[in-house]
Amino acid sequence: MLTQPGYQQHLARPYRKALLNALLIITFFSGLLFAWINFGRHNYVVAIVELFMAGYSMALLFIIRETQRLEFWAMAYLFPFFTIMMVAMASPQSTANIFIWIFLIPIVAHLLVGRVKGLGLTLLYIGIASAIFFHRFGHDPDMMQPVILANIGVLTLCLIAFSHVYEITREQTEQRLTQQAHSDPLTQLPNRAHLQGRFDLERLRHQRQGTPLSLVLLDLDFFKRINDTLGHAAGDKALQYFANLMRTAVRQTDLVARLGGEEFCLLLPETDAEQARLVAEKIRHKLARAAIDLEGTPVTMTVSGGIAQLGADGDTLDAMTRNADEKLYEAKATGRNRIVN
Ligand SMILES: Nc1nc2c(ncn2[C@@H]2O[C@H](COP(=O)(O)OP(=O)(O)OP(=O)(O)O)[C@@H](O)[C@H]2O)c(=O)[nH]1
Repeated sequence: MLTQPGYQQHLARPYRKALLNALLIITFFSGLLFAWINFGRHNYVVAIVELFMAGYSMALLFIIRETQRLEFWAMAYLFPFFTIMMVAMASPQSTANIFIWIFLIPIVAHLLVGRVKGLGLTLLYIGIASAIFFHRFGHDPDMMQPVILANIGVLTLCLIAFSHVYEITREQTEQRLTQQAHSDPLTQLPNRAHLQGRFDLERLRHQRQGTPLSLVLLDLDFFKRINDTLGHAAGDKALQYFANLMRTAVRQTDLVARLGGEEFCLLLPETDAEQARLVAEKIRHKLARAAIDLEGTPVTMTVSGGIAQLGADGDTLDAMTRNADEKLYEAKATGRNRIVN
């Protein structure tokens, strides 16, 4: 769930919105400035287009405050912005200096719409700008000097490469940090924050399709003894063993989470309380059947569990967890190594 491109878009949204906001303000004021300069130079077509861009930027500033379609509006800004840049470059009244603006293209495109669309836009507009440059100055020996072309070409390539690599690294870092924030470092299982997100999604599915949803709380029995007799490292190893055992015992569509300490939770979509009990019993049997080696000592662990079903035992994660916890307490109080439904 955390690696989908849509989720990545969602993550990048706040910083892209802030960036687009800043660019729109800059575009508004620079549009006015350049329109004033170009009117003064009787370059009326470019001046009017720049005035239009200033007005358009102001309108976009209001639109992006509320929009959920940030990428669409980023594109709606970039296409006319880059196109006007091309018009200005093609204008016979503009000098060669204007081509320095192409250095902005890879940076702005990558930062606003990500590495794939950003690279596409960059290649498209730098290609057009190059064609305009050679069309206008191809016959000018002063401009066609190899050192000038090499400087512009290498700098442009560097900026494309840096922008692209930066965006890849940023995406990967963002993904890693999100994964860390949603998982438990010891067992690599999803944590409570992840469980809440998944529960909200499964509850919507339950409301739309009427499929049952169950939750099982599992708590290792007398776990403190393992820590006390064999040490904390052995305790950690036991927790990792149990996490793996649960992971392999459930369906891929189920979620196993660590809530803290030696307490774990299974979220089982399309499963009623009775079916959830069978899953929990399978885990309980599997754990009690085999001893694991902890610091050279064979240890057999047992687990107790409580079950709650959405609807009958509450409509929120908190309510279901509370109910499952009461049944777990009952399992502990009545001898442990059992599941209470
Ligand atoms: N090694 C290790 N121990 C942990 C971790 N988190 C919690 N614990 C330990 O888990 C133990 C939980 O003890 P209790 O709550 O008394 O539970 P218990 O001994 O399992 O007893 P019952 O649940 O009543 O069967 C404590 O000793 C905690 O220090 C962890 O990440 N690693």
